[in-house]
Amino acid sequence: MNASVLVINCGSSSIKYALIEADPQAPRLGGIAERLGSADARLKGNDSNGESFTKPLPSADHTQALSAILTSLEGREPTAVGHRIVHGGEHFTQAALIDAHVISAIQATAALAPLHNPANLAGIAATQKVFPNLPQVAVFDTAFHQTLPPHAYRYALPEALYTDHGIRRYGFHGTSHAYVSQRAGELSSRGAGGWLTAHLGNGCSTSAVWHNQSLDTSMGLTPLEGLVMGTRSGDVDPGLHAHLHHQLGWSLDEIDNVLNKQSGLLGLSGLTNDMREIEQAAEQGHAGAALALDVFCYRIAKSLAGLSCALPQLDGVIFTGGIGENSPQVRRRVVSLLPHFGFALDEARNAALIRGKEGKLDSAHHTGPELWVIPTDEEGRIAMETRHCLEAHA
Ligand SMILES: Nc1ncnc2c1ncn2[C@@H]1O[C@H](COP(=O)(O)OP(=O)(O)O)[C@@H](O)[C@H]1O
Ligand SMILES: CC(=O)OP(=O)(O)O
Ligand SMILES: [Mg+2]
Repeated sequence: MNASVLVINCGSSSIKYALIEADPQAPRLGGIAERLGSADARLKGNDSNGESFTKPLPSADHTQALSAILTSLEGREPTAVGHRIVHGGEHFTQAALIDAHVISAIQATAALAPLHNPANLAGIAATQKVFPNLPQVAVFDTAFHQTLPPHAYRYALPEALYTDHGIRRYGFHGTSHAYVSQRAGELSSRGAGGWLTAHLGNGCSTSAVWHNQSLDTSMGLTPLEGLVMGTRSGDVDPGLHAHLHHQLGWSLDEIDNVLNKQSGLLGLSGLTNDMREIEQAAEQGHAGAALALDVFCYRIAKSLAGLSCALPQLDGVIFTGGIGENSPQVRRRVVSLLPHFGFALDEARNAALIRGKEGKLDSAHHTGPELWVIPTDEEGRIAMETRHCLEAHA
């Protein structure tokens, strides 16, 4: 299908967008409308010459931001819209054409992702207002992980919590894990074997992928489980909640807020959630930043080692996301914590593979499990799944 797809990733105060043509060589227009609802709301994007622009949109809401996005598309009309929807629960194993039934299924799942799904739904409503005649497709972060076996997705909790309330591990960042593992299968002589993927952005997660199927992943019921992230704690003792409540008198909302928004790199460093600033501060001797880096890298390595149990064979590890694609230090430290896996990281290659470059980190003639940096393309994957979904409904 020759559709040009407008990909929308709608958060509570921002809309990331990209206009993606079927021809992969065609330039992509894209950007972000951010700080929506505030006086300094603005649209930042790039035009078809790759030039960037910023347009103030004082106090704009999601609908006004979408209208501004539409006018920034240089007259190129999307023929479909693909939405990133974070939580699809067990309803969705693949992308779905949005209709009233799909919207109510996303609403039903919103309780499992209170930070993400309501914003995604607001994005669909605003998009329907601005583009009433375009088909809209929901592409779910969770769908790729619906192949997890029960021993990976069940928590050791009373069965009724699963059967009556859907409490299980779902996993997220599925479009990213799916894209980079498929790409590694294409690039590597090892093909689509057993790959461990590390998506390290603001949210971070790992996944074990066997022949393009996710067998386990680090995130769970919500995107809070697993690795240390920018502001999210990742795994903590489940007893922590009761402890904070009983000993410190914290409410559930306070606990939730601290674990989601004040923890992770920010909480450990006391400084920032941004890895570039953490690396700089650690270099200058900031003890909190150094500790944040130590914990961040250790927990990635520990997660990868754990997930390796899910794979019959390990063909390699793939780094992606803003940190995975740009931080030679994080990659080196993670690999150095996995000496028994037989990796061979080449320092010069590691230093060179930054800023969107794709390639292998291995030293020459290495025959063991491989190390890859593969820039993720969540938007491209969402556009592809949107096209496939529309073709299936044509
Ligand atoms: N050159 C760099 N070195 C280290 N970290 C970087 C670099 N560039 C970006 N990052 C980090 O990537 C993270 C953001 O990742 P990204 O995938 O863009 O986020 P999002 O999940 O919002 O899409 C931030 O912590 C940022 O500091
Ligand atoms: C699910 C999730 O963590 O998403 P993000 O990385 O966009 O925050
Ligand atoms: Mg991201």
